[in-house]
Amino acid sequence: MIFNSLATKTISALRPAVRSIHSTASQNAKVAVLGAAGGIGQPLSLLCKLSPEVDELSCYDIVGTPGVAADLSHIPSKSSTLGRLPSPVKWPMGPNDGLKEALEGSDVVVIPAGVPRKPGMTRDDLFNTNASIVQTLVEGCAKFCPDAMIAIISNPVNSTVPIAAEVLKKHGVYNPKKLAGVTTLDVCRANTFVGNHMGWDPKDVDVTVIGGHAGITILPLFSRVDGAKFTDDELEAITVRTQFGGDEVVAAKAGAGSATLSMAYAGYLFTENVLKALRGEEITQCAFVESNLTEAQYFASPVKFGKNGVEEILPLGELSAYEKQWFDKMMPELKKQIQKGVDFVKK
Ligand SMILES: NC(=O)c1ccc[n+]([C@@H]2O[C@H](COP(=O)([O-])OP(=O)(O)OC[C@H]3O[C@@H](n4cnc5c(N)ncnc54)[C@H](O)[C@@H]3O)[C@@H](O)[C@H]2O)c1
Ligand SMILES: O=C(O)C[C@H](O)C(=O)O
Repeated sequence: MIFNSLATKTISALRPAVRSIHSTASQNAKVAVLGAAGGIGQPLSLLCKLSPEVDELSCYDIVGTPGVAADLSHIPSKSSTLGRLPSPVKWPMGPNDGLKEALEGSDVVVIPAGVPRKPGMTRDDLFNTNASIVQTLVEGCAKFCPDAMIAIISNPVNSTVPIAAEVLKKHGVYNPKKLAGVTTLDVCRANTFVGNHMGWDPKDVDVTVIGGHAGITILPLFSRVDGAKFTDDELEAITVRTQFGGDEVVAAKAGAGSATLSMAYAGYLFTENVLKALRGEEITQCAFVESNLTEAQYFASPVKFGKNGVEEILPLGELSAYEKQWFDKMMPELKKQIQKGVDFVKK
């Protein structure tokens, strides 16, 4: 009892600032984390294990998941924990019971599998390795949990989300309401930086961040933050810092990878919000989804989630003149990265 109430208190403290309208009865919710033994995967799995929204937690990786799952299973929260590795029989040549068992019955599949950046690399430099990892895992989703909401963390998100969509299309199970790239870390960073700048508690800030998830394709709309004040130089600095926040962590880690702890937190916020939405709450959060708001086929913006996943992509509204400049710079880059993902599967 004491431990359970501690876990509940911990989770309450972690709750995101989201616009939540109402809640309905709970259901049995299964979350699968693919890449669960990694730098993001382990703390993300821990946070999911603590979440009152999760009933079954499934940890899948090519290494280490029996240990991760055994460790997590001793935490006295309500969810059960499963750890699975690929079977010795190579996918897709034969059955892959590990991935099948990890995925079957999943409501949400979160994918942080893949290599992270080292200093000097762009996210696009990860494409050659991570594209096929995401392709293989999403093939598993198409086969074993075609109705699950798939949340892609693996970089480059601007290309891995289109890859996932094309794989699902090939299997005849693509549902744009059930696929999203996780851009929540950009929102977390923007909230933190504005909070620090204004002397506000960052958890009371909710910055809209649009575009994609790489450098100048990340566009925080600070003009919409009520009461926030910046000189032109300050606005430029905080915008660029949000766009290149990932590089700041990569440089500080000096070859040991990229953001893991803040990303695990962001991935947990996103996942818990999706679970609440699937249960009937109306949740609005930014996500990179198939979209007709702009010329880009996929675009991050505030999205209303509900019982069916993505229920509505909210209108973009007016950008400030400063934001419009960044938007115009972003579009060719974003469209190129999206096309690269589409072509990878199509060719
Ligand atoms: N979307 C974002 O905001 C965001 C933020 C941070 C990191 N990332 C990305 O997340 C990814 C993971 O980062 P990390 O720091 O956790 O890396 P990591 O190397 O610590 O962990 C990756 C894990 O993926 C596993 N993996 C590799 N191939 C796999 C496969 N075929 N099936 C299942 N698991 C597999 C590895 O065994 C490893 O445990 C990177 O691509 C990174 O760029 C995205
Ligand atoms: O910067 C990276 O490579 C990881 C991630 O996309 C981030 O924004 O921290």
